[in-house]
Amino acid sequence: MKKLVTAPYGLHGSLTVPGDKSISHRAVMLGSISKGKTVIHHFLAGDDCLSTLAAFNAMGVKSERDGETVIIYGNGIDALKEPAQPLDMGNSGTTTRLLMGILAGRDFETRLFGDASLQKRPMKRVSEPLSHFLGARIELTDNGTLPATIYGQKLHGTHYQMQVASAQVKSALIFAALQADTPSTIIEKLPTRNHTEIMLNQFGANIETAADQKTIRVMPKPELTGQTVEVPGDISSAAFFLTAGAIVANSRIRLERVNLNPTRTGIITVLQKMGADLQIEALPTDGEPLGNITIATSQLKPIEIEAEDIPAVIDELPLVALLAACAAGTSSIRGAEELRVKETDRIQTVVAELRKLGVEVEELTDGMIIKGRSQWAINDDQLDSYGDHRIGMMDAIAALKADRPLQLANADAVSVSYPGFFQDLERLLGGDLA
Ligand SMILES: O=C(O)C1=C[C@@H](OP(=O)(O)O)[C@@H](O)[C@H](O)C1
Ligand SMILES: C=C(OP(=O)(O)O)C(=O)O
Repeated sequence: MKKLVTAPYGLHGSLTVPGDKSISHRAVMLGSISKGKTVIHHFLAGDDCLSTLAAFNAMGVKSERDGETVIIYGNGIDALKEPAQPLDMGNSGTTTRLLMGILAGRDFETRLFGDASLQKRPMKRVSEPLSHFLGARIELTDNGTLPATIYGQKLHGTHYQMQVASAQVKSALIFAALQADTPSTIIEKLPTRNHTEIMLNQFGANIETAADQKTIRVMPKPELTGQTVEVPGDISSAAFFLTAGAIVANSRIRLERVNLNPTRTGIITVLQKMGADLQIEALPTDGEPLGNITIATSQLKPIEIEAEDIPAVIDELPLVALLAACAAGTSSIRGAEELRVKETDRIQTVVAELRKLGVEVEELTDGMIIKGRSQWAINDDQLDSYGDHRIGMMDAIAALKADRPLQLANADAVSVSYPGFFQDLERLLGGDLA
């Protein structure tokens, strides 16, 4: 049980948030299937990305890690070897789903398993299109979950219209399409994060995205060469402090070198629409867009979030609910049924935690309706992450506004995406005015 603190004097100071989780995963994967040396700076050494690194090590890829710097010695995709043991995906949906796309076209068999939460998450969304459209062979449990066995096959190019708005499914399809005999076209339901496409092109592939931002053309069998990757700060981690800065009285925080890829900046759009006091300073970069964001205590207006808004803010929706709980009026989140299949059912867990804080919130099948107010009447001091990193960190930010210290069960879960979260929070609580 971790004691959560309040913030009567606000939060102040500057912070460089950890490296982006999605980009760190992809840097390890691309380094491992390319030829030559890949150097990754500001790698996120969270549990999920370490699961990805360990999986490739088990397939014969040599790497070295010194804190946030990782060097991968790649020998190309054909040099991956059958692992001696089943691969442990830990808590990471991204590792599992993207690996399925890579392994579908290898000439060996692999078994994947995960922790109790991951073994409940849906995997047919990846195995079915890979099997029916590209010729893969993947076995799941009768419930469509892990453990999975992937029997590597010769793959064929395809034209596939996606049924779910998911960057993980899209990326798995792209990885399989790279190994096919002819080009493929993948059409997204809604545009989702495009880190796979951007990074693959940096490593030498030919992936074209049409002007609609949804139609992706993949040319197979590229020569991929190792690169240097500067991982920008994770906007999904910055979002906890953007929220804290907006809702906690007397705060002013600057988050430095945050990734501003437009497929990820939904939380900034939300904060702007809610009337937050926020400034962005774009920074020069050779890679993904990046900048410093400053936020100060704000009077927030309510917001309505709909299906097409969701992909760019998917992992920040617990925080959008928290912002809404502090806004002057009623907010709604709809079209967010994907939240039900994350590390926890995040509609259920967010509703449960907000109700403990005394927030009036109605659960919908695809989202929630939240009545905001300036002061909550807390009715349960025991918050719980339920083993979900993003719920635990949302709880810690919410607790800053409480009238007394609260408790958090299963606080360790934060190490999945932000191992230094509580230390960074402490720094901002004791920080000088930025
Ligand atoms: O591709 C990625 O790196 C991710 C995609 C999203 O999942 P979905 O593809 O399931 O929406 C997101 O929720 C996850 O945290 C990371
Ligand atoms: C959903 C998440 O990750 P993953 O799907 O990789 O487990 C997340 O980080 O919020």
